[in-house]
Amino acid sequence: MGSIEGVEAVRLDDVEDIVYVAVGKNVEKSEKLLLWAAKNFGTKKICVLHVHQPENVKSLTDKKHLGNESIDPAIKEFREIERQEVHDLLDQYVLTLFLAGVQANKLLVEMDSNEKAIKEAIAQHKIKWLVMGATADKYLSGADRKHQHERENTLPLLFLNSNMKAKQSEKLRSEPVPKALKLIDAKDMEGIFRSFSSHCSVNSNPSLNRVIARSELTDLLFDEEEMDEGEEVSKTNHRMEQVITDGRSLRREEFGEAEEKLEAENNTMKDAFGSLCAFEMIRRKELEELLAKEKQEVQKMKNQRDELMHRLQMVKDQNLVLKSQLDDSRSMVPELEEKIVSAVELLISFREKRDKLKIEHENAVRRVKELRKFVKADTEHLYGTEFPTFSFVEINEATNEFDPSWKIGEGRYGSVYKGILRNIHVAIKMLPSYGSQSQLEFQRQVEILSRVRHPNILTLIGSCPESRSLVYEYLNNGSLADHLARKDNTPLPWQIRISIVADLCSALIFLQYSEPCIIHGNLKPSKVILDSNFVAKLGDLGFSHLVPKSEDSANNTTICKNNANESLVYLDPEYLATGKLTPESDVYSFGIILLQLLTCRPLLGLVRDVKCALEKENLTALLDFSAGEWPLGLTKQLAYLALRCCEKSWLDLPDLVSEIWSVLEPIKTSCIKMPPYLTSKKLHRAPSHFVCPIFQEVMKDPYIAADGFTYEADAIGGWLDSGHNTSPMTNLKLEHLDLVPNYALHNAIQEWQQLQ
Ligand SMILES: Nc1ncnc2c1ncn2[C@@H]1O[C@H](COP(=O)(O)OP(=O)(O)OP(=O)(O)O)[C@@H](O)[C@H]1O
Repeated sequence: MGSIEGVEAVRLDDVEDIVYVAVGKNVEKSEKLLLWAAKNFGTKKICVLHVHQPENVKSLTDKKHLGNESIDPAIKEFREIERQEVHDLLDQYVLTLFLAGVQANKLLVEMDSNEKAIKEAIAQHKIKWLVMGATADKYLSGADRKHQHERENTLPLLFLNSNMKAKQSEKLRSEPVPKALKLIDAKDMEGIFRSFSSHCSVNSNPSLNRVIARSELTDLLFDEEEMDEGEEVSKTNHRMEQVITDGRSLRREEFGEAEEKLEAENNTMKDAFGSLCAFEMIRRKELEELLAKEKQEVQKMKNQRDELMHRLQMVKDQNLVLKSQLDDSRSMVPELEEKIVSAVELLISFREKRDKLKIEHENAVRRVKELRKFVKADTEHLYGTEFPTFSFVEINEATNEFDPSWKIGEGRYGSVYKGILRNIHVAIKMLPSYGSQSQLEFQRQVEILSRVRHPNILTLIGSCPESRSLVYEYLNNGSLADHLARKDNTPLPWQIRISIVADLCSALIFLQYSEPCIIHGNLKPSKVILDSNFVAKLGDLGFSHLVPKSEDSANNTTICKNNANESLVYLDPEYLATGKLTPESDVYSFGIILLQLLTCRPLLGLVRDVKCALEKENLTALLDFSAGEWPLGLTKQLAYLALRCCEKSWLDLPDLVSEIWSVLEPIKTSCIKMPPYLTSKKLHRAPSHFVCPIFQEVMKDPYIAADGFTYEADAIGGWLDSGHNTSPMTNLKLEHLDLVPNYALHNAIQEWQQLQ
């Protein structure tokens, strides 16, 4: 029974390179043997061969009647442990060889006989080289025990090689085999083991068998000749002893040297090991540092990865949001496409409209340009012509040398004459002397005033700088002051009064909204002149520019003497207090005139009286019923407006357009449409186109001039005969001077006169 384990299958060409070294459990001795083998067979591989022969195995194998299965498991386990210990021991030997720089392996043979084990190992592994140590002699006879110590220190006992070429190997040649040793080959070994086997069969005592086997083996090793068994044994033993003794003495020296060398090598190796350790420590430190760096890098990369993962998550979230938005957008696409289509259609239509408007705009611009050119030419023609100035001789002639009977008014700023100037009826106002104002300044102001044209403003026809007089169109119905004073004893009906107030309001709005704003500053009934149709025209504008303040003050004194209270009542108290004229000053005067038209009462205390009447709901007590049956609601409304015009605080003043004109204008319109409201023939208006623009009288013999206007034949004839080639109405040059009778108008006037 037995087993061989521990080596791999050996190739035939390898067996020559492997040296098997039989070792025991004595570590010190075995290592010496191994190192010796390593030294002497350095080029070969070494296989550590050990025969494991546990006692318990032997006892167990004696009990052949017992099967393996009945072996106590504890013993089995013990054997395993024992086997493991042997393996550990062999590993230690292998490590020793490895440290000595020799490639090594192990071969464990578990068997109850050393010899048998070696024999089987040789056969099985085709061992060519075998080194056995002195331990093999421990089984020698007692006679030899005196040499035991010597033998124990003796190293290799046996070399085995069947290859003669190998015997000639370099190693062996360099280190010749000691005399004590013998080279034997496999054939020799066969003989040895045969003999060994026969001895085994003779004596069953294992110890003795070993001794015999060992002796036999030794004999065979050292003598090849055939001998008788008895002699042979003793001779062989003797010779063996001799050889061993010689060999051991020889080896003692060699191994002494080897030990020294080994010691030196050991020291060298220790130093190398020390430096290797130091190197390894440094390397380990470096590796640790490297590892720490790597760890940092890894941590950094982990952080980056986490960051990237976080970003990735964000991007994924955004992606989801965007996807949902995209889906929403996609769902909106058709709707938007429809909208785009309709928008495009709308755009096309707008473009068409735009192109159309562009064309219209261009046409309009062209037309405006043409009109501007025309207006410019017209204006140039109108104003380019010198504003008519009359000589004093002409004024003198026109007024029949200032005939007192032709004087129609006398005021603070001079007298007013009616006259005929260049065959036109005119009113000539003679202003006081120039004083501090120059003639040039007077002319400039007059020219400015002459450009103010409005249906309810008296037209300034020309001036006479020499006599410092102004020439106005003449209106034949006198002033509002004349009517309020009932100079002709015919009271104005309430409708005409409202119409006059509306005309006056219209004129004030025009002046206030002119650029620059024009302030009358002297508004009172005597400045409101009525034409034949009772259309009111405001006269005498801009007196503040024409009359120097010094003269104004001087004349104020005069007025105060003559007609102080009456004149001052129309003036704005603010103006009287500060001497500063404002548009509100005219509004105040307008309010007083309105109250006067409603009541026809003395001016002093009029405002207070009307206020009281309104408070007492007794306005009718103050109304002038000579004007007819006032519509009370309207009258009350007008009275309130008039009082607001007279308020001291400007903030309370009513707005001329939105608050006064908006009330008066519709009433005026309705009054005109009313059936003849004038009972008096005298007040019955003739249609305005029946009246000659020059004579301001109903025409008897109407003629049409080149300007398209119809004039009384004598009036236009006299105009043209006096050298004029311009229109009396437009002041434009007449295309021709021919006159055509207006028969239709003539017949109409006659019919109207018959009805009167
Ligand atoms: N263009 C005119 N046509 C007809 N009559 C006129 C004309 N201008 C003035 N009058 C008459 O002459 C009168 C006197 O006018 P004037 O402006 O001088 O009077 P006034 O108001 O008293 O003067 P003042 O402002 O200098 O005090 C008027 O009341 C009016 O009857």
